[in-house]
Amino acid sequence: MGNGSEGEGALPLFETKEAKFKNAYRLFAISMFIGICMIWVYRITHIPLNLEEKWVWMLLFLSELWFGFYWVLTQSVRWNRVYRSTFKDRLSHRYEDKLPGVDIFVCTADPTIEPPMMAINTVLSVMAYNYPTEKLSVYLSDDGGSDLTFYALLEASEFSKYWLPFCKKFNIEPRSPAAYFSTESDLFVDVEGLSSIKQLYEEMENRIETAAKLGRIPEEIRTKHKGFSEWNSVSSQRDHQTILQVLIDGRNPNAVDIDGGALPTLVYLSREKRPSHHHKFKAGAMNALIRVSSKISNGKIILNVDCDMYSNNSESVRDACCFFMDEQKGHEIAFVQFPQSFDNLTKNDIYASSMSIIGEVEFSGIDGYGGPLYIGTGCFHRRETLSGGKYSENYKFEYKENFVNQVQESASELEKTAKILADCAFEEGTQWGKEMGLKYGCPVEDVITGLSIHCRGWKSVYFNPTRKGFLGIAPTTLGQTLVQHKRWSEGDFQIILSKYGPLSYGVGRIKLGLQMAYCIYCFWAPNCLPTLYYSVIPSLYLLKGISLFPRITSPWFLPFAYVIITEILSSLGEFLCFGSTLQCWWNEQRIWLFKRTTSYLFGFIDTLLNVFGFANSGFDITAKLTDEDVSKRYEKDIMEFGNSSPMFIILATLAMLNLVCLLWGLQRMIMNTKTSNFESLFLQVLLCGFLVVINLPIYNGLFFRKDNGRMPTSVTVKSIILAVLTCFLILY
Ligand SMILES: O=c1ccn([C@@H]2O[C@H](COP(=O)(O)OP(=O)(O)O[C@H]3O[C@H](CO)[C@@H](O)[C@H](O)[C@H]3O)[C@@H](O)[C@H]2O)c(=O)[nH]1
Ligand SMILES: [Mn+2]
Repeated sequence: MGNGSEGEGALPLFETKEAKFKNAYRLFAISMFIGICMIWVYRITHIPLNLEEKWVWMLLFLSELWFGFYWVLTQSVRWNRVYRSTFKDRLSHRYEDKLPGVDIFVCTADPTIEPPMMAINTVLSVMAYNYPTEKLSVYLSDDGGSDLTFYALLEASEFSKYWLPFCKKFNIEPRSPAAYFSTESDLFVDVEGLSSIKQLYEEMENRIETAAKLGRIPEEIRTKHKGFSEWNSVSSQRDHQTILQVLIDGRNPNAVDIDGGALPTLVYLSREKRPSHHHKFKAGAMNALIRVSSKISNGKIILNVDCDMYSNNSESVRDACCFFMDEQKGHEIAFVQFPQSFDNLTKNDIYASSMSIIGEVEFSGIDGYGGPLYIGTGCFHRRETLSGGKYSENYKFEYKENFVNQVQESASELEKTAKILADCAFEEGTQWGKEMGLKYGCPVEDVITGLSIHCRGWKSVYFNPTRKGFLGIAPTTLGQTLVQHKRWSEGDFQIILSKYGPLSYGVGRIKLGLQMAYCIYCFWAPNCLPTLYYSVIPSLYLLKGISLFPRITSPWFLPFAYVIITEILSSLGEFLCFGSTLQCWWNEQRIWLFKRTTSYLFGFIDTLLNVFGFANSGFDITAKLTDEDVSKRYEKDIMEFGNSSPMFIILATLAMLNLVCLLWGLQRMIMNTKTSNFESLFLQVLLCGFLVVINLPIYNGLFFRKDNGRMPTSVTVKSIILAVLTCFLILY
């Protein structure tokens, strides 16, 4: 390809491939849908005469209507899957000297929940991207307003002078020092100078940990940088002025590493916090970053990562550029979302934290309709879109100009002028949080922001390379997992009810497939009702000896059997296809149930309370540290309970209820010795039996375990009383 071929006629910078066996899948989906319809027909044509049973029956029908409807929604993300790949050689051949500036935002919020060592490892990993250094600017947003975090970043800025040349010289991966040093040692064989860089890292870690233990920054360190003086006027984490410090000014010719190579710009920002102003959580932090960075580096592309999501692939920025700079399609793309992957997963993935089906199947399916969701981390945005820009054809040529940082002011001048943009008062009377930047008032600021971008006419792309772009930390206890999903289900459900509902605002603005796909997540919360119904009522009626499903010899049994068997096989098939195991699949089924009966229920109730003005939804930050005791159990895939949260009481009660119904119900059935009884109750025995088997870890936690992660005795007592009481009430 000669130089003349630049532009319209050139080979594309990325490629899109359709999933294999698409038509076979579609046939299968249609057959499944017929099965679901038959179940509905059965329900309508077999309504019992008895009034009580009629009610139970109709609610069962409603549950099945919902499940069927929800299943149809989930087809949108399987119907049209696509996979992307990039051509980075073409990119550098054509655009190496025209690559755009990239501003990278790392968010942290609390130095105890999110240790500063973790945050600076993320910072170092993104500083070390394989990308022209003078075009990279890294911003650490510290909502904890912590001098310890500032100190850690200062240390990182020094360490980067050794780390960046080391990474580039040996072309190592991953470029988070902590992650790199903990990889298998045979990778290190040829790397000279490894022990000395490791020693430098450990010394730095020591100094930071010492300061953390001490609870304050020692005087001799405080005198090293003017920035520390800012903390003289900080009264608390929730009450302080904006602190903005440019730790490395990339434009400064003296800001170089030990080999004389340029360093990326590195900025510490802690936006103003006042008790009188709501800080709007991460969305507030991101909006402050968007404004402050526009003054300092104004990169055309913004990468956003959580402080626990280090870069695992030094090519990701170039990958993202392949999408944005593609001559044919690049101008339509608002953001490039990488999957959320985790590096602390265990063998059997007991909390289903990998969310592998979302990452491997569903998001590729949404990509087919032009719109993976923005999920808050590992996402590259176009700056104009993120700040509120509408899609237009004009974006076609914007990356063709040469990049130069136009900013003239010195770093200290910038600190003064840009700082104002992060003050509380700045947003008053502006569109920030509404039509500009990330949206406020929703616990999933990311998803709602992404949706509004799609509604403004933009597309997004999902990029899932074999070497994962980013690795983060998944929750390591059942409680944390359930609370995280409560926040997500609540936030997603609020979107449906908000101005931006995919079923209201989205109509005509985004494709039907994309509307449906958004609904899958937005309707997580209401799933709690039919699931609770299905896991309680058929079992109680088994106990009573009343059949709610067709008998095994009836032709109506067939659609039930078909739907159950194929649903199990296809979901298992998806798991095995993506290299997962039977055990992981089984664990995911359990968590699927647990989330629906607890997280989604609480998310559902809180959303309703919110709508009627009784509550405000917050943002509980997910813990990134665990005690040794707890993490030992996590590594062994032993489920962690440990406290008597209302969620655990629900789980335990449901488990006990099903156990009682199964044993007592079977016993009553055997006493009755009517074979027809077993035939007509077969599906209820199966369902109840499934619920008992999937709840085995709960019984274990209630009755057999001795460690601190077991269920507290109070939960055991309460759940037994509740379950037995319900059974008695139903029977007598
Ligand atoms: O007031 C706040 C609260 C949180 N954060 C940061 O937000 C990020 C995500 O918080 P975390 O507690 O780790 O939540 P997760 O559930 O893991 O976050 C997922 O879901 C969130 C939306 O619910 C998205 O914002 C995140 O990007 C996405 O990773 C972290 O870097 C925090 O430091 C802030 O900057 N300010
Ligand atoms: Mn997180």
